[in-house]
Amino acid sequence: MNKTVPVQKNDYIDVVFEDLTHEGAGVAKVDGYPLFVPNGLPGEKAKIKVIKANKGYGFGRLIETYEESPDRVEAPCPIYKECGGCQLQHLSYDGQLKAKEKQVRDVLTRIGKLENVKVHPVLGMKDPWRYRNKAQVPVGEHEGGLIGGFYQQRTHQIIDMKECIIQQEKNDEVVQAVKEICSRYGVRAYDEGRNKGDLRHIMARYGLVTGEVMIVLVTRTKDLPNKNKIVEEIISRIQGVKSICQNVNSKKTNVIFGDETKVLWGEEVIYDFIGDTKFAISARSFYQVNPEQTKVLYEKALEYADLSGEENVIDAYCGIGTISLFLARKAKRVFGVEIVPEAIEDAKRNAELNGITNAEFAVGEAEIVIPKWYSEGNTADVLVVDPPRKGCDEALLQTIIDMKPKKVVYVSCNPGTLARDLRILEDGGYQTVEVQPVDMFPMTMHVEAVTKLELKSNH
Ligand SMILES: C[S@@+](CC[C@H](N)C(=O)[O-])C[C@H]1O[C@@H](n2cnc3c(N)ncnc32)[C@H](O)[C@@H]1O
Repeated sequence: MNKTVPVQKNDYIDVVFEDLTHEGAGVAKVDGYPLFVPNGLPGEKAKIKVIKANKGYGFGRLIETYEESPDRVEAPCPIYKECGGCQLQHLSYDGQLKAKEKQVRDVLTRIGKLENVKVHPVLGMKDPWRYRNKAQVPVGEHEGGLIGGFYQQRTHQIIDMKECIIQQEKNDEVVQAVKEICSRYGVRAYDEGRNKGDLRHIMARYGLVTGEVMIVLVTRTKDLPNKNKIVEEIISRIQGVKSICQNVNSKKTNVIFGDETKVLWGEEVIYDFIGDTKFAISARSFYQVNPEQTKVLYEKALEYADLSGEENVIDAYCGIGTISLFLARKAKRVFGVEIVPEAIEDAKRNAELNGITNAEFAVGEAEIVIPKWYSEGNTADVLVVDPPRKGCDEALLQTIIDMKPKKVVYVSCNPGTLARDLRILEDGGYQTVEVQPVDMFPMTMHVEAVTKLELKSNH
């Protein structure tokens, strides 16, 4: 046996799980050597089989649980194990919230080297099911008909799915109907290997407050057999449809959307409300997937910004201007920056829709536009960032450090990159005051958090 690796492939060993990985697997240690085991929960004693023993860590399969965690529950979804979209259905909701809080604390200490930061308990949902307002399902074929649902874990095999219990029921209805209608009109599923076929993905988005539905058919080419008949049948069969779009993605890629989107029927946007603010959302724009918790998240961001009405605010990574418009009601001026041009068109329209005249929006990369503003003499009193999972670009962080806004509010969907960026901002003169995780993605390991930073008085 290798000296540094205390286990070998195919060993059966007894372990106690100590933790969860960021993918939701149980972590057990043998002489300090970590083994990652799907379905294991902290505190559980179990027999596992080692299935891979790398140099620094290994993987195992759960064989038998001797002592179950009091937080273990039966996963209600019948396809939970094959799907992989959720990772935590076997953990009670309370257990999920605690695990997420621990994840945030751990990375802030380990990656951010931030001791003693105030991390509040995660703000969870009363009912953590059926919350997603957007479904994006890959399309395949089985016995001559279209199927659609999810890729079986670690494969390119599409498994058909009738319902997803974290989706709004409307989205399930839309996906089922579109699959059936397209099948009947001879639409073929995209065949990745041979680069043939028509339909790659079905996207359904549902406005929770307005009940409006957008459907996007992502196709390999501009052609879609019986397009008009398909559209007619969708409109007559599904209530609430306000927009049907076609997006063309001819590339061999696992990125869902291509660059070209056209409206096949109806409007180019649907509308929804968060609180009292109305939003127009187009096919390619980012819009938070859990509208109920989005309100909680934005209200916390607004509270941390602590505006008096006199401040100039920059909202970096602003999407369709959601946070910007929440802030604009309490600020002097808000400047939003976002890379997707359609999202900025939506943001401008959204400002107008809500009668907000003190918000301006610019298309571009935050790490280019904001340094340019700064070099032209424009600064902010409060700066909000809400970057994608990879976190903020270093050039943007450096500009924040140079610009010295009194407060920074960091909205993050990835605690790891949040911790990395907080360290840079701390070294540049900011103090991390408090962190509020908000559960935007129940049943999954994803964690969202809002962080308040203040400029230290000696900077
Ligand atoms: C997590 S979303 C947040 C959007 C918005 N704040 C919200 O809550 O709806 C991140 C946004 O950043 C945009 N984005 C990604 N990279 C960017 C960059 N380098 N500069 C500006 N925006 C970017 C994405 O298109 C997306 O809209």
